[in-house]
Amino acid sequence: KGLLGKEHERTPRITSHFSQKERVTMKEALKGAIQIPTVSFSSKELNTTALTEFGRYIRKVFPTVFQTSFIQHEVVGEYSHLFMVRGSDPSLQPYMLLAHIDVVPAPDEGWDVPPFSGLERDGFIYGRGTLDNKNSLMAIMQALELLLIRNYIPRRPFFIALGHDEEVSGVNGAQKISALLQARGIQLAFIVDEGSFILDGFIPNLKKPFAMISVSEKGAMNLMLQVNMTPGHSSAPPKETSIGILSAAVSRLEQTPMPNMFGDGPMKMALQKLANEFPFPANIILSNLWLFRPLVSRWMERNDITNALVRTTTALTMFNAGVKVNVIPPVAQAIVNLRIDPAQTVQEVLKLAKDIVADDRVQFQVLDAFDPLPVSPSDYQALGYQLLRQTIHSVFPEINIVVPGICIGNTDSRHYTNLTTGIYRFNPIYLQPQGFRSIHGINEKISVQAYETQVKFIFELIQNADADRMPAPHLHEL
Ligand SMILES: CCCCCCCCCCCCCCCCCC(=O)N[C@@H](Cc1ccccc1)C(=O)O
Ligand SMILES: [Zn+2]
Ligand SMILES: [Zn+2]
Repeated sequence: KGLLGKEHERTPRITSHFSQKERVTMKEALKGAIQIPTVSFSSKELNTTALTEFGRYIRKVFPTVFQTSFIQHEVVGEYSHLFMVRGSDPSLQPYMLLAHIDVVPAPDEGWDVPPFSGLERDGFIYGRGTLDNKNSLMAIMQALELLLIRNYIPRRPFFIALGHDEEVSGVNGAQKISALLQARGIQLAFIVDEGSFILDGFIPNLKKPFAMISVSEKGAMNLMLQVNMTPGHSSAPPKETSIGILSAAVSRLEQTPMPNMFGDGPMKMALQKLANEFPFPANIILSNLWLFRPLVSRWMERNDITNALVRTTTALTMFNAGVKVNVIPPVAQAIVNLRIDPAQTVQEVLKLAKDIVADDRVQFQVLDAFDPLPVSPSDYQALGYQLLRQTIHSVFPEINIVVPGICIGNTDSRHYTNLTTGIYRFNPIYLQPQGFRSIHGINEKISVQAYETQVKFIFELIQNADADRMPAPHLHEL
């Protein structure tokens, strides 16, 4: 039986026009969210006071969402939030929108305004979380609030999952929500999460921005390398110390990149779709990857971001050794953070790392690891991908290229592979290389206009998901 007994009842489409008062309210709501320092320092050190306050805050700024009879809200893992919007046609498979509440730490140094001030300067709202990922969280909730105020009744059921510990693995938030939904027998048509953008200026010679929807994300491994030696007096040192042996080992890892895997995956499809946007001769080269694949794979290595799209990356992130200035150190330890290319596995990368180090005195311990995520479909039958593509074309009419890609970081969506094969990572925001560096960096900011457009995007996406038919292919893509 449908919602309120009105099975399959349709509410008319609502235009995404927001009044001046609504626009002010929505930007002020985002600023308020930024001002709550929901910082995850480590998996054991979260700002639980701020997380509790955030729960109160969303109740205050989105009252209609919390008061609507066909929306069920529950708190999961103490601080995460799950909303179930029942929808008027329960025969339709639900989908889910994801975002996270927590942010990485932000010391004041280097910021033009304090990172938790949410101050507006020159049309931009500054602060930790403005791109990662309170913008998405607030835009999803805001769009739903505005639709409900306009008496919109969604037809297709959907969930909103707001994790509280994404920045430290998502084990207590996303993972618990996923288990809960699985226990209830829920299967989802698709999921939309953070992880990619409308990319602008990332590829030399490509002047036009394009939207990249990430259909997979890299795996990861934190690998500890350790060398133990007999301690002694530094006045008569041995030829090699634990520090020297370990330094040489990690240096070999850094200097020996993992193999370039550019081949048949989503990145090849992305470059083929982008080919016509490049000037001669790049357009010809990219249209003929059967011939120029080696050339293109080397070209992708030329900057750090495109390099990360074609291989497993190796980052030396921690190094600890030594107890006193005149003691030969007994132990040296280093941690290497590897992001695993979708064409490889944890086991393959571990073997490669051991072969590169090639020194039995170095012990390896895998601290944590997971394989790359499966590639979600991006064909004409893939509902989630097509709805995103359709919504991108309507909200950003100037964007005529939408390509599938991979996410080089990790997101909460990786905890939901048990619920769907369609996981799409896309933030409807223009991102330039400088903006990319601000994520986890300094002066993270979003323009007021970009945030309003993000709200509009979700407002449209929810309505597009309620349409009768699959979205039609776009002219440029035929
Ligand atoms: C055809 C060429 C295209 C050029 C592409 C340029 C791509 C640039 C887009 C960059 C978007 C990156 C967004 C990353 C989101 C990652 C979120 C994040 O930071 N996750 C953490 C989470 C984590 C995971 C596991 C343990 C602890 C934390 C991460 O470290 O990955
Ligand atoms: Zn994030
Ligand atoms: Zn992050």
